[in-house]
Amino acid sequence: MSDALLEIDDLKVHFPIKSGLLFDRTVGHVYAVDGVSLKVRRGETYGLVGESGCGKTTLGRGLLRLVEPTSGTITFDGTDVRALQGEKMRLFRRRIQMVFQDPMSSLDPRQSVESLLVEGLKAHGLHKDKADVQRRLRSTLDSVGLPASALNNYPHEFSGGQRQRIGIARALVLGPELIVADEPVSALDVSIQAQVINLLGDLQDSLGLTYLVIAHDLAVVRHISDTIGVMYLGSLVEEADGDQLYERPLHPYTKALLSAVPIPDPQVEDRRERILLAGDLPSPAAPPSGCRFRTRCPWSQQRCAEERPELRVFDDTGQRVACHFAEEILRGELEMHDVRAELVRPDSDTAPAVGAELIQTRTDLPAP
Ligand SMILES: Nc1ncnc2c1ncn2[C@@H]1O[C@H](COP(=O)(O)OP(=O)(O)OP(=O)(O)O)[C@@H](O)[C@H]1O
Repeated sequence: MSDALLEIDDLKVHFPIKSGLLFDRTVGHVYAVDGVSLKVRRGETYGLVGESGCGKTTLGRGLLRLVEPTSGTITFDGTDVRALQGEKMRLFRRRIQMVFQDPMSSLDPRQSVESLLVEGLKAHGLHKDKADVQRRLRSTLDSVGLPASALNNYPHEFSGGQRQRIGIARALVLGPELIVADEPVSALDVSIQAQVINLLGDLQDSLGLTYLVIAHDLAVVRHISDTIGVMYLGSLVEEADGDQLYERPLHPYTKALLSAVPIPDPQVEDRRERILLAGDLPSPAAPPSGCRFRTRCPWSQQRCAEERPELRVFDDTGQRVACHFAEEILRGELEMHDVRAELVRPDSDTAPAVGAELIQTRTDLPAP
């Protein structure tokens, strides 16, 4: 039997762009998720990172079918999720729960904690036995470190960290196996972030949970992820065991993301090369041809515009990368070039990509 609890194969979520008086004409598509394949093993934490707008949230929503995927397969515990309907779909939804970024906007301020937690139970017909409901609510609150008295309070009466505990309790009350946590700590003070991350770790140990943690910040997923996937403009560009990704990032985009994460050792920090990545992603409605990252990549070559790189296994570490030139870049055989100079060549017949002028390759920068 596969050790994957969740397996996604070539998943695409494309949103139509409508025009016309009645918005009845499709004039294009937003390629929010454009062919992602990944596996989340039972009991592991899979961290999915990438800039805002790269499709992370859509991927999370797509696998729960909160948005309907355009194509591809989703297999959960051996079941084809896209074929589920009616009661089977309802039962599936109990097994995967989401934790959202901003607990204040995901929790209805007019509902008490009790009513927020019971809501999920009601949706699954688990609210009829009152004594059982009370037992469930109390033990769930206890597991997230909140007292039973919190049941009578309202979201605004709690701090940000406590509200996120309520958000986690809401997901847990249904006894899920997989939790999709979308930016679970990015709305919290840094001092509180560690507490919530530790809580997620403790819950994973005690309940045997599997996590898909979505974040824009590599620093957040670093300490909790067994596997990290890096997304760029709707695609997975690199995937590796947590430590491996930090020790040997292969994809230029991962290198750029890691440049923003400080290294605690000042000697390493001083010596390391930085790739500054600034500006916006190109529009997911008009992604560049070939490699999606090529318009911001200081190593891009002609082939990158012509051929979209597959996510391929790089070596026996299992690390996967979608870059034609990962080997050459690793061996230092490719010259870096200034992306701006490349894109504004007078004979260039393509417009510069949004934000492309902002990438610079620098080695002389102070630590952030
Ligand atoms: N319902 C929708 N209709 C049309 N476009 C959408 C829809 N939902 C998301 N998008 C677009 O899809 C792209 C990916 O969005 P998504 O929210 O998945 O990215 P993200 O990486 O999670 O970013 P963020 O961290 O800001 O949420 C964006 O360009 C977004 O505008």
